[in-house]
Order: sequence, then structure tokens, then C-alpha cells
Amino acid sequence: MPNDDADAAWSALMALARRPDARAIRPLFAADADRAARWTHRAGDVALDLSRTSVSDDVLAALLRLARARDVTGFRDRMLGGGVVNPTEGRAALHAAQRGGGDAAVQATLARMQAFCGAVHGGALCGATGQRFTDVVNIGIGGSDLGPAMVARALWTPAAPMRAHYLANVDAHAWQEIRARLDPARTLVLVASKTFTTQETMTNAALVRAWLVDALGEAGTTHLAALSTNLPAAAEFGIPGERVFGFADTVGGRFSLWSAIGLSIALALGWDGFAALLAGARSMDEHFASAPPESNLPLLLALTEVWHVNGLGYPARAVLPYDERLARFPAHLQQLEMESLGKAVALDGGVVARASGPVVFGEPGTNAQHSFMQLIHQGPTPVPVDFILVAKPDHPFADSHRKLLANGLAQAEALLVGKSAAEVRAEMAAAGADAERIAAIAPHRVFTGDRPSSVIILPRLTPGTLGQLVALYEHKVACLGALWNINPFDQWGVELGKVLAGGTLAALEGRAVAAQAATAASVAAILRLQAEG
Ligand SMILES: O=P(O)(O)OC[C@H]1O[C@H](O)[C@H](O)[C@@H](O)[C@@H]1O
Repeated sequence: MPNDDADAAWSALMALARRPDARAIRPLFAADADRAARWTHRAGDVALDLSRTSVSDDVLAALLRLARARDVTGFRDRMLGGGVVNPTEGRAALHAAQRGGGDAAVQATLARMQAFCGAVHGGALCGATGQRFTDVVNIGIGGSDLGPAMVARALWTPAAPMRAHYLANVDAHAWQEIRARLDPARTLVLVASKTFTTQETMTNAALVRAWLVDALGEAGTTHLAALSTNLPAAAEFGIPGERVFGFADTVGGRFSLWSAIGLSIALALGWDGFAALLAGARSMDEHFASAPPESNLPLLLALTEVWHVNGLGYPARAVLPYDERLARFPAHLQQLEMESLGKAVALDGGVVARASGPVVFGEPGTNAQHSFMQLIHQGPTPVPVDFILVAKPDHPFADSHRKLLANGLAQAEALLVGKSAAEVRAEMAAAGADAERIAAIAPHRVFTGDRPSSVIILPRLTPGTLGQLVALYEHKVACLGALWNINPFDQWGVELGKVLAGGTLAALEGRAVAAQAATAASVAAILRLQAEG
């Protein structure tokens, strides 16, 4: 459907982006002593500082005009109200409802999950030999792995009730590595799959079930539970109804950690931790639903991305948590953002008129500084960065933590202020370099500056603050879907490879010849190497 207002808003935005100073950030600080404060927005425990971007007052006004023209708040209200916002699959997107609002089915599932955790932790539910469960293995991939694995990695401490292990890859090296740490008699196994048909997960589930039965006999199968929307398939796999935790197909995989898919989190951290995670996310939902656009954190994060991707043509973004516990947070966002927004077809079936979801990648700081940050500082195309800092650590080593935070803030500052050729030359001269060396080396040591970053500061990493952080990014993704007129809740792009894998498997088993020439050649090369023994 033509949207003249949106076209006009896009034109106005792109006109601002064509101004020669559109990328400049330093002059915005020079012109406004209050910029850092004025561009820092808060919701609950999250402080989002957008001052180190070239979003100025007039750019923000143009972005907010676009948000109005694209009716982002209408989309938000339809999503939170249970409307069909995923039209290609004819579904609502009800992940926020899983966080324990008023929905009776959600409350019933949460109550069952809580009772199960209580029984496992209290020893009422034990393994086949009567021993208590000390370890839980979550078998799942994509959204049935990344969210729970990220949260458990972030919040687990040695005082937690159980250890959690995440088996995703069909590469059985992964299972071998995890298996070495486990005693089958004390291991609970969750088969986590929305569809209960995913090849990798079902293959791993069969391996792990065989391991349980080998060690414990048929009684070993009582260690299995299932998290799925496909109750018949879970039953067919041999998991009785009382150990199947369902959820609705209106919860997308990458948004599913809040549903039964989060059971490994609750088992590993304890129910109170999981409940606090949900409550944190709920508080971000409330902010998203009610804060005005100009102070609405998810919307502001989305609009900043539009400026970077569409206005300035930056095709990637890095996520750098300066907190080792958030090591898997970039991986979670990779799926959340790229599976949601990596689309070139608009909702009306036409071609998306402009760039959409950027490449998202990241690593914890400071490690990232010693690997890919070179490109972000001096590569030809700026890469906006999200820095995530946590003010107070949960360890007693204050000096280490100060160094960690100092590095994070220094990276953001280096990207912003840069270092001019004149500065480099003066510095080299002061250090005694001769004119010839200065001329040769100085260009290599220049930093352009004016490279954007967003800085998010949390007071502490807790279930509550992590819940807020994850929900912030989820709602940012929803806003971008509305702004770009794409469906952020489907993922048709993962299908073709899955289907073709059936044919390549037949070729590798020697049952067929691959039709595509390069695939056939690769299969032949692998079969030759395997035959050499
Ligand atoms: O939970 P499952 O049905 O096993 O799906 C696991 C994952 O695989 C799919 O291919 C999708 O790309 C993901 O969105 C999903 O999370």
C-alpha cells in the first residue's frame, strides 16, 4: 500500500544524510555542553547514551516523523495486543505475553515449570537410581539454545542449584565434550524444540537417550523432558505428557527463552532467578508500551540504526559487552536481529526499497580490542558499536573492574575523537622521529574519529537487569520491522538449506548422486578421503 507520508519522511531523512557534516559527531559536542546528558535516556535500570552518534536534533525530528508515518506505535500496540503481526505465517507474536502477564495458559505453564523445578531441586523428582539431579542438558538449536545458553552463562554462579549444559550442534564432537562432564545417573535432559522436527536436535536427542539407556536401562528415559509446541511428536519420542512443557506457536524461536524453552534457566538458576528475569523483561515491556516516542528506548535504538544503515550507509554493527558473563549475548543478538531483519522483501511482497538489517557481530571487551577493533577504528567503513557496561561487578577485584570499564569508555572515546594527522606528526616529532619517517608513518597512525557508538550502562548484572536488556533489543527489532516494512517474525530464509541437506545426506550415504556439480565434486572429495581410512 503506498504510504506518501512515509515516502516524504524518508526523503526528508535522506536529505539530512546528504549534508556534508552528516557523519560528524564532534561538532555536536562542541555546540552543546549538555549533549551527553540530553542524549542519555533511561528506562528502569537501563541507561542508554546515544550522544556519541551523529543523530542531532533535526535528525531525530526526521526519524520521529518517519516513525509516525510508519505507525510504529500502532504496530507496537497491535503486537502487544495479540494482533496478527506475522502475516506470512498468519500468527501473532506473543513472546511478551510469556513473561507472566494475565494470560491463563501462560500462568498455567509457568506454574507447572515452577512445580517441576521445585520437585527437582527438592529431591522429590530424582534419577532412575534414586540420586538427585545435579546437571541439566538442554538439547536444542537456534532460539531453543542461544537465549537460554546466553542467560545461564550470564547469571550462573557456583551457589546455583544445578549446572546447565547446552548441546546444539549436530557435530557429535559437541556431545562428546559435554558427555565427559556428566554422570548419567544425575543428569536431567531437556529436548528443546519448538517444532520437535529439527534434524540436529532430534539426532542429538537420540544420542543422549541411548547414552541414558546404556547406563541406566529403560528407566534412563525417565530423565528426559520435552519443551515444545508439538506435543504429539514429543509423545512419539517417548516422553510422557507430565514431562512435556508446551507453548504456543505464536512465540518465535528467537523470542522463546521466556516460554517453556527457558526451563533450563529456571533449573540452573532457581525459580526466583527465572521469575526475576521475566519481571525485568516485563518492566521493559511496560516502558515500551507507554513511554513517548522521544524517550522510548527500543524506538530510539531502532531509529539510530535507521540513521546508520539507511542514512549513512553503514552495513554492520558490533555489540561489545564489557562483561565476560555476557559472552554469549552477541550470539543471541545475531539470531534475534539477523534472523528477524535479514530480509529484502517488503510486507506487500515487493522488494524492500532500501537497506535493512545490518550484519551484527561481537565479542566481549576487552578481548575484542585485541582482535577486530582495528577495522572498527581504521577500516574504510565505520561500524557503529553498542558498548554494554555494568557498573558494579559481582567479584571483589575492584582494580580489574575499573580497568575493564576504563577500556570500554576509552574505546568509545577513541572512535569519537580520533587522532588527526597534525596530532600524529607532533607526537612523532616530540618522540624524536625524523621528517622522512614522520611523512612515511603518520598516515597509518591517523584515526578519523566521528565513528558512532551507543553506550548502555546497567548498575549490576542481575536477572532483572538482563531481562530488561534482552527485551530492549527484542522491541528494537519489532520497531525496525515496522520502520522497514518487513516481517520481523518469520524466517523463510533458513528453509532451502534444510531441504537440500536431505539430498546431500543421501549423496554422502552413497544412496544418490548430488545434482549440483560443485556439491557432487565436494561429496566425491570427502568420500575419497573417508575411503583412504
Ligand atoms: O526449536 P526448533 O523448532 O527446533 O527450531 C530451532 C531453530 O531452527 C530454525 O531453523 C529457525 O531458524 C530458528 O528460528 C529456530 O529457533
